[in-house]
Amino acid sequence: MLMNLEGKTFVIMGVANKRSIAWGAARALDQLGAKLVFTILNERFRRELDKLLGELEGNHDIIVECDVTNDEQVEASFKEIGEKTGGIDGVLHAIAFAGKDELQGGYSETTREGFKNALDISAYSLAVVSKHAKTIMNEGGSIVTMTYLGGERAMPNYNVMGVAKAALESSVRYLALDLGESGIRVNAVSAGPIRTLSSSAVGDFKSILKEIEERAPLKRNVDQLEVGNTVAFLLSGFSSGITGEVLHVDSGYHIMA
Ligand SMILES: CCCCCCc1ccc(Oc2ccc(Oc3cccc(O)n3)cc2)c(O)c1
Repeated sequence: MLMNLEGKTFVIMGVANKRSIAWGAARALDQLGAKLVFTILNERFRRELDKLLGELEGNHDIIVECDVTNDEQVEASFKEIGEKTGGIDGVLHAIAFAGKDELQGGYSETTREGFKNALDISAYSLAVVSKHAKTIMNEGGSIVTMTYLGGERAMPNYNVMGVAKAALESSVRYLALDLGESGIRVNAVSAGPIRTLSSSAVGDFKSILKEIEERAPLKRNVDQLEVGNTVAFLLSGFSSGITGEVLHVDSGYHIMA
């Protein structure tokens, strides 16, 4: 029998539109019967999400505004979610940002402000989200975040986002260590390149898609639903023995020289 997530509630942070990886995860989790709660950055994204929710089987009607650079908002949003759900079983953190100027050209040109902003939103936010999610997490809870190979190896143009992803992946290990005794697991999915609102901000993105098709073991790119299935696996009890891990869903590209 397939993973059954009926009776489970997950918070999905970071749906921008139908191309978002977070939306792929929402579709996968919805198909498995989970109850979903969404957080969005602001009202503009609420309208996008309202249009999409009709495509899902379940009635996912809790949408909370949460700007992860605002500590009070993170605390308030998880308090509100706890009150409205009675407790959650997991969180997908699919949030990152770096200035367009920092995502092309040389990394040595990165500004102090650009570095701080990228690390704040793309890496520190996982720690503050985990701190507040823990207070409403049911036994056996699971936190998943999204990363990319550019956090492990130097890839042209990815620049400060790669440094942020390195910090994010190390944060996954330290959060796994800290929250393990509370029965909460923390993992990352390292997805291959996928065309989303965000990928358009990374210089020379298109050539990477072509490189994967030509050289990756599976000779094809991955898609949002495929990545979403692995997110569902890590949020479910089927991954109960896995924590502090980075699972690559990238057609095998990362194994190559
Ligand atoms: C050279 C690497 C090419 C493959 C990049 C794959 C990828 C695509 C999208 C990723 O997510 C991002 C990328 C940039 C980003 O910053 C943005 C997004 C929109 C506008 C903007 O000004 N910055 C936020 C998330 C990401 O972390 C990784």
